Amino acid sequence: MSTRPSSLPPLHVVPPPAASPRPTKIRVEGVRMVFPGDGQPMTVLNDVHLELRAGEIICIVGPSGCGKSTLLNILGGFIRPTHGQVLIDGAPVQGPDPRRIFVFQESSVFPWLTVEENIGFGLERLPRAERRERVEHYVEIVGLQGFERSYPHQLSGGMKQRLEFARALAVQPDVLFLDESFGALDSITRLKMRQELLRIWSVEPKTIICVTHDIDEAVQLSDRVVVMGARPARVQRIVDIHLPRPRDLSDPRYLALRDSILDEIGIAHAI
Ligand SMILES: Nc1ncnc2c1ncn2[C@@H]1O[C@H](COP(=O)(O)OP(=O)(O)OP(=O)(O)O)[C@@H](O)[C@H]1O
Repeated sequence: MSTRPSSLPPLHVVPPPAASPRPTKIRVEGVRMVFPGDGQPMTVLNDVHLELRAGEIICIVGPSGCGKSTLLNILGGFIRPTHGQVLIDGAPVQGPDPRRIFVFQESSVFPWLTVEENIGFGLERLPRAERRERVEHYVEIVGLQGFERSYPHQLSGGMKQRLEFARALAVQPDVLFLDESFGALDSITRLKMRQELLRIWSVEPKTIICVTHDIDEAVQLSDRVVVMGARPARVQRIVDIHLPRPRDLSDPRYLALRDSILDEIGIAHAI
């Protein structure tokens, strides 16, 4: 089964972010996170400061267990930091908000609902006609035309992931959080999904914040890569990726940026 119907628009070439300075969307101010731990409290994040701009794609990378998902959950309002605060559009984050949506792995779609029912799930408050229109729009945005009445088990992994995106986008959030969202996909589908994400972003730009273990993915997707240090983590370095999109993965500048991030987190890239 094809994961990319030929009717999809081509991947747009988006100018590098330096061409258009963007306003601040999310400000992380001195965030510290201490979990109770087993007997002894565990400091996971310490004095994290960060400024994320509207409409940019940011990937957060760092050693396993350094607190990347914890930071994402704090940004999304699911966890309150022990100290410090997060401001979105200038207002402190007090909890989850439908304007800020997590995109999960493809396995989190509802298996008992069809594609269109999955996408329409969060839209009950809308009048019927508007809801149908919204569902149709996002079926088209993610290229699932012809599969509206299919159930998730009838879709490929990449299609299920696109359904997950459609479900998240249908509530029209302004921020998307991706926590290893492509982690369950095979490597070819993963590559395609990165292109899909960029295509969707070029049609409907959102502020996108991803946590990933995949440095290639981070460099391919991001306007900036945030490198976290070891636990208790703080921001170790922010790498600007001033490369035009779509990115040539064999471009020496791309490879140099990737290798410098690998160096930063202490992973040898030459074997
Ligand atoms: N709710 C919690 N209560 C106690 N400890 C927690 C909680 N959530 C996370 N931790 C701990 O915080 C640390 C950081 O976890 P987190 O999942 O944020 O790291 P990560 O960088 O995303 O890890 P990975 O790269 O392996 O996915 C881990 O040691 C984890 O066990």
